[in-house]
Parts: sequence; structure tokens; C-alpha cells
Amino acid sequence: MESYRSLERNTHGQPDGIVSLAKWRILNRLHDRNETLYYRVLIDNIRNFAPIIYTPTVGLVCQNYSGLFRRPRGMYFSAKDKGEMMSMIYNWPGQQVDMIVLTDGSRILGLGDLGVQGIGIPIGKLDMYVAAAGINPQRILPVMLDIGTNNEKLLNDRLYLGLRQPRLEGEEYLSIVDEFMEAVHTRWPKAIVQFEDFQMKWAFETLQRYRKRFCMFNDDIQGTAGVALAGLLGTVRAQGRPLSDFVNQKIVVVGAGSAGLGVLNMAIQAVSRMAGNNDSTARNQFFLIDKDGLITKERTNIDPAAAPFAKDPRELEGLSEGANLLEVVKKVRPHVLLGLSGVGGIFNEEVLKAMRESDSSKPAIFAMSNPTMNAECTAADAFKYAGENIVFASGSPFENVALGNGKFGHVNQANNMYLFPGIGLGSLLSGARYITDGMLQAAAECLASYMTDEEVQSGILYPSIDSIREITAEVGAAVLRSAVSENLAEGHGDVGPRELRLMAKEETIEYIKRNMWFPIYSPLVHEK
Ligand SMILES: NC(=O)c1ccc[n+]([C@@H]2O[C@H](COP(=O)([O-])OP(=O)(O)OC[C@H]3O[C@@H](n4cnc5c(N)ncnc54)[C@H](O)[C@@H]3O)[C@@H](O)[C@H]2O)c1
Ligand SMILES: O=C(O)C[C@H](O)C(=O)O
Ligand SMILES: [Mg+2]
Repeated sequence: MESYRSLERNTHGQPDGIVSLAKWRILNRLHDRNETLYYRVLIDNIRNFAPIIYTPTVGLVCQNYSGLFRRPRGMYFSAKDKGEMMSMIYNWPGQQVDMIVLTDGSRILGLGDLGVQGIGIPIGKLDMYVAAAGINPQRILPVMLDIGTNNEKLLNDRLYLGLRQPRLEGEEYLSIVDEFMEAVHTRWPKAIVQFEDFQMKWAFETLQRYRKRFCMFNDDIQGTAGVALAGLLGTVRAQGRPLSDFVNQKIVVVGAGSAGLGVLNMAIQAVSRMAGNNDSTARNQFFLIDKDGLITKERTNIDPAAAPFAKDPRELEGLSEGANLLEVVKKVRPHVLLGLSGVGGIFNEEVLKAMRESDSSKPAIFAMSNPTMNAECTAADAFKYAGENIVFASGSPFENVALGNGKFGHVNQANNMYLFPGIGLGSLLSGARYITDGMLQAAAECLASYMTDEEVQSGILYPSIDSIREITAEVGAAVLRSAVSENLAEGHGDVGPRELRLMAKEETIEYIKRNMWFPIYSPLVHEK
């Protein structure tokens, strides 16, 4: 901590990126030397260290990974290992693995294809699993599937650590992922596999392919959706309206990728439930924009995943296929503007000023893309141009914004870190065979109801990161209870399905907390 503090003292005025990378190096060296101490320091300083080991610095780490690399962490399965993955999995020295985070490096945050350098993401996510969910660090496994990269710069970089070949496609690609999943399942049938930062086509395809066969989920589609839904419900409460008013909120989603479509799917399901399972009216309030503008049924070559959310042009007054973001905001006057586009600054001054005409008394701006440079707008710009009355959330952390007169605009961090640790932990401790929509919905509802009315009305939608262990225990319990109610919980360790069924809500939370690992030195010699 002393080296860390002295680095902070001695680097005033230097570029943020350089300082953050130097901080990351200090923590990474500690991680390599003394795992127990590393996690203790991380847990005790989670507010300061999450932005270093996780978003946003982890993005910079991935961009520079081949140069920063000193020693390996996690496992790399390459296309050249085809046919050998089962023996490789049995070579992993740990007896038991509970949590695996897997990527193919094809869409790292909003930074695109970073090939094997994307391994920083599984490492950072699993650090959050240890810190927030208390997963034992001896039982985690960061995994990189190296099936090539289409990033020319990396292919020509002599320091690049991965396969120098274009990405595999089609059946060749899927056969590699299949082999990996089978091998993992054979050795650790109860391990949870989190798919992370896959490009959209593979994110959806692999989720469909595996979700009924293995205990897995896709964090970018499903974790993000739950966090966004909790935030959207929070904005309804922030306006002093009953939750049922969610069905009337007009929401513009910018970005029709894995994250944006995941959010729309879950939000529409929620509206549909509130509106008495009326799926067609549920879609009316949502507007979807991608790089080619507003998506309507007139779009040629529409992505099948986006098609269900395309607007009927006959129902749009004054807006046509491909209308740009500013036109849409001016015409629709949305209650919420939500960005998952990966395009930094796309909520520009004009767009934010147009949000002043929103039909909401407290419009919400969610700039959810990561890392910081890719956020749709900064917190400062949002409060400056859209007004002090807004609710603001971003995927990467920003400082609260001073509004003058001693008042501050609160910055929420709408990041899937509030849910994925609890989804993984709850699924693990339930012993469920797979992760259902019901379990994910329970996670989102738990987060949505966590804050008090008073907090929400002052613009605070999510708990402080300092209490991430508490919220993760609650989310984990909600997921576990949902697995029990769906008759999917087969138990974990000594605790069987019957005991899980008999636990009251508070007992489930206690059970979850008891199973959280905490960093203390294990004695090398046991006292007699
Ligand atoms: N805050 C969180 O918890 C969280 C979770 C998941 C993803 N994300 C972020 O969301 C971003 C997108 O992730 P993804 O997996 O959906 O990516 P993706 O590549 O699947 O999708 C990106 C989408 O943005 C659209 N887009 C590109 N340029 C645009 C423009 N100029 N205007 C409007 N739309 C545009 C694309 O057409 C595409 O539909 C990334 O930056 C990622 O870091 C944040
Ligand atoms: O990694 C994050 O911070 C959130 C999310 O999974 C992302 O891909 O941006
Ligand atoms: Mg991600």
C-alpha cells in the first residue's frame, strides 16, 4: 500500500493511462507473489482498486497485454490443440474448479478484436468473483480460446502472443468451443462457465447452443440486461411513480449488439408481464438504433436478432428508416436514453440538450459503453447539457459531478459487476444444472429493490461498490431460491436439495455468506 500511495503522490499531473497501468503493475506483482494478501488488499480497497484490476484499466491492460506479459495466468486453448483439450483440462493442477470465465477475445469491451490479449478480461472478472462473491481463488479458471484474430495490427506485432491466423469461422469455430465445453463438463460437471466478450454472432449462438446443456450464461447479454433493467425500474421510482408506470416509459436504446438486444429482451419481458402478457404492446415504447440509425421493418438485411424490435414505419410519425439519433430523441422525447454502442461521445451536446425536452420529469441518461473513452458521454457533459435534474449512469466509473451550491449530481455505475458474481455464486451453491430466465429475473429484481425510495429519489440507483459483498450475497440468495422454486436445485457439497428447500430467505442469505471465501492465511502447521 505504501508503494501504491507513493506512486499516487509522485505521479501528479501525469497522463491517467500511464498512472493506472503503473498501479495495475503493482497489484499484478502482488497477485503473483502472495494471493492471500492480494485479495485482502483488493477487498479492503475495492472502491479504489476495482477501476484498476477491472473496468476501465483492464481495457488498457488488454490493449498492451503482450508487452506487459511476464508470466502466464489462466489457460489458453488454441485451435491447434484440437483433439487434446480433454487431457489439457485434466492437466490443470487444481482439484476443483467452480467458476470459469471464458472469452475468445473477439469483442473486448468497446475495443474490438484483441485476440489472446483479451485474457485480461476473464482474469479481471474472476478477481471480482473472488472479491464480491467470495469464490475461492484456488477454484477459479480464466480461459482464452485462441481461434486466431482478425486484428491486422496484432497479426503484424512481433510481441503478439497468440496464433497468427485469421479467426476460424462456422463449424470449425464451433467444434473448438464444443470440445472445450465437453472437456470442462467431464472433469468439473458442476463448474459454472461465464461467456464474456464474444462478438455478437457467437455470443447469441453459443448461448442458444449450451444454455440447456451446461450451467453457463453470457454476461454481456444476460448480466447486463439485469443491471440495466434494475436501473430502468429505478428511474421510474426516481420520478416518484409506481413501478407499473414502466409500461409507459419511452426508451431509446442505442446499440443493437449483444448487450443492447439483451437489455431489450429482458425489459420487454418485464413490460409484457406488467401489461398482462401483452407482448405486442410491450414493444411500442422501445426504439432501437444501430450504426445505420433507427431500425424499422423497412431495413434490408436486418439482423435476425434485431428484427423483433424493428419499428413499423406506419406507426412512426415523422420518423423513417435510418433516422439519426438526434432526430429520434427530438421526435420521441424519451424518458430514457440508453447507450450500448461502444461509440465514445455519441451522446453529444445537441443530443443531450434535446433530452431537456424529454416527457419525463427526471430523464435518465445511461452511457453504458466501456471503457471510459467509449462511454456515450461523460458524466460532466450529461449534467451540463441535459440538466441537473437527470438520473445518470455509466458503465465505467466517473466522479460525482459538482453542480454548484454544494450540490452534486450522482454518478451510478451501471455495470454488470453488480449481478454476475451473484448469478455465478447462487447458481453454484444451488447446484442447478442450468441457468434459467427465472433465475436471471430474480437476480435483476433483487438488485432493483435493493435501494430505498429516498436513495432512488436522489438519483442513487445502485448500491455503493463498497457493499458489493452484501449485494452479491442477496443476489446469490435470490438466484438460489429461484432455482429451488423451479425444482432445479440439486444441492452443493453437504447441503442437499431438501435442506435448500427448507431454508427461509434469511437462512439462504446466511448460507451464501458462510460459503464465501475470505482471505486469511491458512496455518501451515496445525495446532494439536
Ligand atoms: N455497462 C455494462 O455492464 C456493459 C455490459 C456489456 C457491454 N457493455 C458495453 O457495450 C458496448 C457494446 O457491446 P456489445 O457486446 O453490444 O457490442 P456489439 O459489437 O455486439 O454491438 C455494438 C452495436 O452498436 C452499434 N453501433 C456502432 N456504431 C454506432 C453508432 N455510431 N450509432 C449507433 N449504434 C452504433 C452497432 O451497430 C451494434 O449494433 C461495449 O462498449 C461494451 O463495453 C457494457
Ligand atoms: O467488463 C465490463 O466492465 C462490463 C461488460 O462486461 C463489458 O463488456 O463492457
Ligand atoms: Mg463484457
